[in-house]
Amino acid sequence: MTTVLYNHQIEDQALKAEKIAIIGYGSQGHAHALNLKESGFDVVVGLRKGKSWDKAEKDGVDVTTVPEAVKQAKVVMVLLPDEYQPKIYEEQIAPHLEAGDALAFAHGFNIHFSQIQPPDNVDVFLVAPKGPGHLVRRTYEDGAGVPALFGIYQDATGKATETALAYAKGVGAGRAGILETSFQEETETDLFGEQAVLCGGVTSLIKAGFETLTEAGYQPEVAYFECMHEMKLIVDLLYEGGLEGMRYSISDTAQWGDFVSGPRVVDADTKARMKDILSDIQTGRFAHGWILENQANRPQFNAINTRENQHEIEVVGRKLRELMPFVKKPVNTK
Ligand SMILES: NC(=O)C1=CN([C@@H]2O[C@H](COP(=O)(O)OP(=O)(O)OC[C@H]3O[C@@H](n4cnc5c(N)ncnc54)[C@H](OP(=O)(O)O)[C@@H]3O)[C@@H](O)[C@H]2O)C=CC1
Ligand SMILES: CC[C@](O)(C(C)=O)C(=O)O
Repeated sequence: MTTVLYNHQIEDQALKAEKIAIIGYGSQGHAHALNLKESGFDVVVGLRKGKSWDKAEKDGVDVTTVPEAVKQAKVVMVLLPDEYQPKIYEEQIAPHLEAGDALAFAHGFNIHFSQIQPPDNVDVFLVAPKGPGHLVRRTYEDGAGVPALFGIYQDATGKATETALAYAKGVGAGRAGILETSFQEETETDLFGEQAVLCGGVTSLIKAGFETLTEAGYQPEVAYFECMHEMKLIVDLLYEGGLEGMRYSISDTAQWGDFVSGPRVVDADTKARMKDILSDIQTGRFAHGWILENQANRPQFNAINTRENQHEIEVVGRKLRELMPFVKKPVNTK
């Protein structure tokens, strides 16, 4: 059985005596910086001037430029978008790393696919929360946490594991469970999960359900409530009690439909396509496409994003959510 670690098993005094630089203050960056600070760690945020800089200042954290933050810190956590990390690393981080420092990531993409090649004399580890950054922050504030994986790529000081675990505890993961992984396992499973299940899988399932109903002449509002709004309520039950817990709350009619119709939606062919997706990730084919897409200034990403935001489910959803003031405002509009 894999060992799952919790707060009481983790020593964090050594890391509390050092400075931690959080590079980036977006979804993960703001959560790591604020949670670590409130857990008693010494944090500085490294940024360029702009939206995130203003937000970090408003939140009361120390902010400076990326090179200055790296110079001040012993541990440098890179929470920039994956696609910009190699260039910023080369120009603003690498020149200021010293022997015995630690370079850290929340996702293994750039190390695993060799886009960043750190020097031998620094520790390299990852602490990857298994949840969106805004919920890493929200759960921490609620006294809970999001589980995290940690992995060591390079242990130059002999203390990389101790540092990574103390860091994971500081962001609140030790309340939920910390598991050891490798950069390869984290990168491949994370990419697979977000493509096939959590993001790509779920959004495609929701849209296909919505389109099936509206194309059959049902009202878009009814289709929205059925296929999008109720998804959160069902997923909450899955989060709390697994499949059995969710099935306890639904009707027996729904449960019978789940048993006989679910496997008609996700069948052996779907699983075969999931295996193709995993294979593209393992061989580097997906990474290659994403790196090239960014080098071309994202023509496909931008076109698809515009089209997705105009989908009828989005138009009707915006209207209906306005009528439900208790629904939390999306984090991008706060
Ligand atoms: N989103 C998530 O929940 C998860 C993300 N991760 C990983 O965490 C890392 C960060 O992702 P995420 O939090 O989504 O990133 P975001 O896009 O939310 O935030 C990126 C941050 O980087 C800053 N930034 C961008 N370019 C520069 C630059 N040239 N110089 C200085 N700062 C810059 C942005 O500031 P500005 O306002 O100036 O643009 C922003 O603060 C990635 O490795 C990702 O894979 C891992 C698990 C989950
Ligand atoms: C599911 C998407 C994710 O992997 C995450 C929030 O964990 C990401 O990279 O944003």
